[in-house]
Amino acid sequence: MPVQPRRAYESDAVTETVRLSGVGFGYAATHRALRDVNLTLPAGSFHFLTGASGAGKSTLLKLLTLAEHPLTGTLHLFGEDATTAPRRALPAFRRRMGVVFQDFRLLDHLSAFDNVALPLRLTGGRQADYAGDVEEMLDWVGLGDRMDDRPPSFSGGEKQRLAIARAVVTRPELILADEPTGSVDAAMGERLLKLFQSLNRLGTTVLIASHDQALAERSGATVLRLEGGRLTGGAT
Ligand SMILES: Nc1ncnc2c1ncn2[C@@H]1O[C@H](COP(=O)(O)OP(=O)(O)OP(=O)(O)O)[C@@H](O)[C@H]1O
Repeated sequence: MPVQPRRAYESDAVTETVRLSGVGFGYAATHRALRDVNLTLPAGSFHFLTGASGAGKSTLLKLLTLAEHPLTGTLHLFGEDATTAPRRALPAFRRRMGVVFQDFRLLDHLSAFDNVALPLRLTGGRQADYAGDVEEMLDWVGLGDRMDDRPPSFSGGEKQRLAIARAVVTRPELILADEPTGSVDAAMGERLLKLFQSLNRLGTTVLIASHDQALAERSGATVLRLEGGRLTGGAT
């Protein structure tokens, strides 16, 4: 496995990467996308979040990435209350996560190399220091020969693999991935699962939202299930 996570939680004794207590959320006043969700992700754990389309998986990930704010309840990240944190504190939480978005969010005008390098560049890294990591991640997801190409020339599965490389290259403490194997074939799905498993073995906390119940069960991860915005199975 090419990358080593920072494992910052070991030094500051954070044992829970995520804790949701009584979390509710709705996009409209009359509709609740999440209801009374209680969930703890211990540091170094690996969970799959399953559930039918519309069950609330992406919404839960949006709360964890701080793109949305709970209407009720509290969210702790890395041992700190993110619900009451001031807006200016949010980027510091986000820098500790790697996120694979369902719609990839790649930058079309940048090469594959520069897309993956971007989060390292934004935190002040020098290309000479990170180029090897970027190339290794692109090799790992099978895009080592596409480094100079731009996302518009990629297939859906290739874009997905590029988005995964970008999410993990910073060695985040927490990886949140929304349907990260939704656009790849079964063999690549297994390979990407191995990547997440390898990162998890090195100490990274991983949460993957997926329709793929069979992949979730094969993964050896704890499988959580959302139904109509409620966690119905596997919650800790
Ligand atoms: N931006 C939005 N505005 C209004 N309602 C929304 C919005 N996003 C999601 N919803 C609604 O919230 C509920 C949960 O949606 P969510 O996208 O979290 O489900 P999901 O389990 O991720 O589904 P899928 O597997 O299809 O991606 C659904 O009823 C959905 O229609």
